[in-house]
Amino acid sequence: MATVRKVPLRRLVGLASLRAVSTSSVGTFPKRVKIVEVGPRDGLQNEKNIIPTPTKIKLVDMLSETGLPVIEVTSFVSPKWVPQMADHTEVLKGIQKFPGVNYPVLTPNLRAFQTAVAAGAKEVAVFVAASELFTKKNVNCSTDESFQRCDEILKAARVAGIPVRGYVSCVLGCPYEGKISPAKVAKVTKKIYSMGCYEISLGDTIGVGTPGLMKAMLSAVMQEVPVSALAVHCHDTYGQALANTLMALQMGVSVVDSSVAGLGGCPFAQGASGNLATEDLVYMLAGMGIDTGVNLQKLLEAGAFICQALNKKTSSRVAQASCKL
Ligand SMILES: CC(C)(COP(=O)([O-])OP(=O)([O-])OC[C@H]1O[C@@H](n2cnc3c(N)ncnc32)[C@H](O)[C@@H]1OP(=O)([O-])[O-])[C@@H](O)C(=O)NCCC(=O)NCCSC(=O)C[C@@](C)(O)CC(=O)[O-]
Repeated sequence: MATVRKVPLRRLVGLASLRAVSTSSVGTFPKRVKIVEVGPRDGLQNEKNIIPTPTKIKLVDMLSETGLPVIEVTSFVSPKWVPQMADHTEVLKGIQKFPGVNYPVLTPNLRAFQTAVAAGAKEVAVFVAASELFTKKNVNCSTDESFQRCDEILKAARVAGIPVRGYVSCVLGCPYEGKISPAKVAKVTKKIYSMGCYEISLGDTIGVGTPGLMKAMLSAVMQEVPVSALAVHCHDTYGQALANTLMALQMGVSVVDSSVAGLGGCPFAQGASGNLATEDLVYMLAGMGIDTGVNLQKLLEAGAFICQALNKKTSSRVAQASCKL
């Protein structure tokens, strides 16, 4: 296992430069960014070998120690479709619930919502895509049917007083349809927002976007949905995730999804690699003087733990560098 040496954040990011680059001198960046950690769900769903439930629980507990405000714990999808998430109930019940931390879970249909609530979920996430073909591969139905499923969940959630987050996938490209127009993303995002999701995460599911595409897409979406209700969710297939996220921050987005150690990928999106690594995001934001409330050292330890458990190398550049320091 790569040992995580205790290197103070002050040394890692160089606090002097942090102070010199104030938010006012770099543009319209938000003062505080909310990070939504998706590692235990998006990060692990694509792993081929079944990970023991206690390992998943320990990962969430270690992430809870870092100060992350939101940790997406698991998904209540069909075990036939995603066997890795079959222990969703045990994981959700087994984790420590830290005060002030939200633990949403992914729910594809009403049955999933009901099972999740019975298991103690206090927040759920629904997902649609800006691509008809991806929707068919991912949830085996048309876009209209997937909206219908979301609507059923949103109605039940309203009655139960459960907040619902929404995802829109393929916002910068689709593995099956190729280019996706910003207008189409805006239309889908507006629809799911008006159905009642309090926040919409815009997913570059296969990590093909560039900052230029991100700017064009967000410009269209922001005409329809307030930027305060938007998040970005960038995969790093082409090494653009951090740059794309920076563009989104500059445009006023202040909620970012990321995954510890850069784990992740969608089993139904060919060629998709992991998410933006949370360690790299925290490092960048700390260096810009933007507050996240996350302890980088503890995050590195959580990343080292899960990489050892999976017997794989971290995709976080910050984690790789901090081991060499
Ligand atoms: C939506 C379904 C369930 C439809 O699956 P289906 O096969 O079309 O559904 P069905 O209604 O015909 O049911 C088939 C079987 O599944 C059962 N079933 C039905 N519902 C459930 C349930 N909730 N939990 C457990 N079992 C369920 C149902 O009871 C039945 O069992 P059988 O009669 O064959 O024994 C399936 O397609 C599915 O689970 N898909 C999820 C796929 C998935 O997890 N994809 C990855 C998500 S990541 C993502 O989308 C992108 C994101 C969010 O990360 C952001 C980004 O990066 O862009």
